[in-house]
Amino acid sequence: MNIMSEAATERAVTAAVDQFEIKMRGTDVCVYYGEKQALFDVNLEVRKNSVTALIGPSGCGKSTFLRCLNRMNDTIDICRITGEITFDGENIYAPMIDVVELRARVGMVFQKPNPFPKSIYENVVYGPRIHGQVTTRAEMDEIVERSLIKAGLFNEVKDRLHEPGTGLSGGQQQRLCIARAIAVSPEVILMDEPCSALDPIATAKVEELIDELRENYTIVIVTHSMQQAARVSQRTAMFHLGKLVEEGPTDKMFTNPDTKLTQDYITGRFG
Ligand SMILES: Nc1ncnc2c1ncn2[C@@H]1O[C@H](COP(=O)(O)OP(=O)(O)OP(=O)(O)O)[C@@H](O)[C@H]1O
Repeated sequence: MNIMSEAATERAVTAAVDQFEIKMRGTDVCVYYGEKQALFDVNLEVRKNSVTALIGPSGCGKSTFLRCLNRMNDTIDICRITGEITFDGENIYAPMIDVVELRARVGMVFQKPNPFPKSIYENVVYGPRIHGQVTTRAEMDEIVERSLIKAGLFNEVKDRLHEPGTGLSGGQQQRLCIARAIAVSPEVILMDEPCSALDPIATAKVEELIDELRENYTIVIVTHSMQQAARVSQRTAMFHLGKLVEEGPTDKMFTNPDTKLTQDYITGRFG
């Protein structure tokens, strides 16, 4: 019996099973900004260790849905949500949920790279420190190095860890923000158009990184780029006017969507 091949088979089986494991699920999600309803009865599952792309024309509610997943909408006074969102089966809007802890488990990377006005090192270590995950200098050094390696940035910055994060290029700053998100060991990473402020080379690096991160994290990404959705995601969800039009495997969505609306959107007929 070949032990290696047995282990490899087991890994493949585990990966296949994980692909179908639901990490987060939105059920009948409605969101209102004051009187205005922005999402209508959205039912969407986010699968473990995969990248789910949220697509659709401007204003259709992609970012609103994304922000529901770690309760970022709580920070908007006029925003109200009904329905249910679960994380590993647990309702994240239940009264006993600690939102700070939730946001450590469901991290976020924004459209515009937004490093703190501190050193590269301090940017990465900030989260683990406030969450009490590190105390000694050695632990901090270790987490900074590990997070920067995972974000594909370590080699570029290892000699200037104590220089300001804001001094990096836009693409490097975005990877620093990804390192900062990773540092607190999240299970899910939400990305709201993470490449829209980046040039094509920096975009390619971040896309490559997203593909690598999928092995250890569950990723949900909002994107306006159909090419990006096709390149990085395994599942795609199409929104229009606050409703989920359809969702499914990305290759099917891009070759044989169920609705004409999706077909028209992905072929650039509107949006
Ligand atoms: N803070 C807010 N206050 C009031 N209305 C809002 C707020 N944020 C979003 N909206 C409204 O909710 C709707 C959905 O917006 P959202 O930003 O989720 O769409 P989107 O699909 O992400 O758009 P885009 O692609 O342009 O970023 C829009 O009509 C928008 O004007």
